[in-house]
Amino acid sequence: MRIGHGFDVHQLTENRPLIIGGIKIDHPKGLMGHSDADVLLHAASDALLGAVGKGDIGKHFPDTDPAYKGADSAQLMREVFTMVKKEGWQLGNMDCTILAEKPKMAPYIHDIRQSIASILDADLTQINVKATTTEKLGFTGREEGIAAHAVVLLLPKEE
Ligand SMILES: Nc1ccn([C@@H]2O[C@H](COP(=O)(O)O)[C@@H](O)[C@H]2O)c(=O)n1
Ligand SMILES: C[C@@]1(CO)OP(=O)(O)OP(=O)(O)OC[C@H]1O
Repeated sequence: MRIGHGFDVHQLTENRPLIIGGIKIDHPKGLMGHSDADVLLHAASDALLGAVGKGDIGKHFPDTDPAYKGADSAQLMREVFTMVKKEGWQLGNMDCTILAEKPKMAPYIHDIRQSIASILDADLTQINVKATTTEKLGFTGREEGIAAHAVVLLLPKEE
C-alpha cells in the first residue's frame, strides 16, 4: 500500500466564483489562481501524486502554461488518477480537510464527496471531506484565503 499527502492554499478575491471539490459554492468571493483554483482538488491531486512518487500538479500542469488557464481542476485530477491507475494502484480511501472561516461548508459536504467519488470512480464511503475554521487566526481566519489538506491510501490493483 502507499500513502500520500497534499496541501494547497489559494487567496480569496472578488469577481471569481468559489469552486471547492468541483462544486460551485455560494459566496461573495472566489479563489484566485491560474486554473479554476479549486484548492481541495489540488490538495487531493497532490496527495495522489505523492502516493505514487510523481511530484505535484504544478510539475504536470505548470501555472506558466496557457493551456491550463482557467483549467477545470476536476479534469486535471482525472488525468492524475489515470497516472495512478497506470502505475498499478487503486484507491483505498481519501480523507480531506478544508480550512475556511467562511463560508459554512457543511451544506456542501455531501455534494463535494460525491464529486470526488465520481472523479475517482469510487464509492462514497471511500471519500471523507470535513471543514474547520481556524478560530479567526491566521490568513484563513482573516478570510484572506482558503487552505485544504488531503491524505490518500492506495492499494495494489487487483488483477
Ligand atoms: N468553513 C467551515 C468551518 C467549519 N464547519 C463546520 O463547523 C464545525 C465547527 O468548526 P470549528 O472550526 O469551530 O471547529 C466543524 O466541525 C464543521 O463541521 C463548516 O461547515 N464550514
Ligand atoms: C492548478 C495549476 C494549473 O496550472 O494552477 P493554479 O490554479 O495556479 O494552482 P496552484 O495550486 O497554485 O498550482 C498548480 C497548477 O498546476
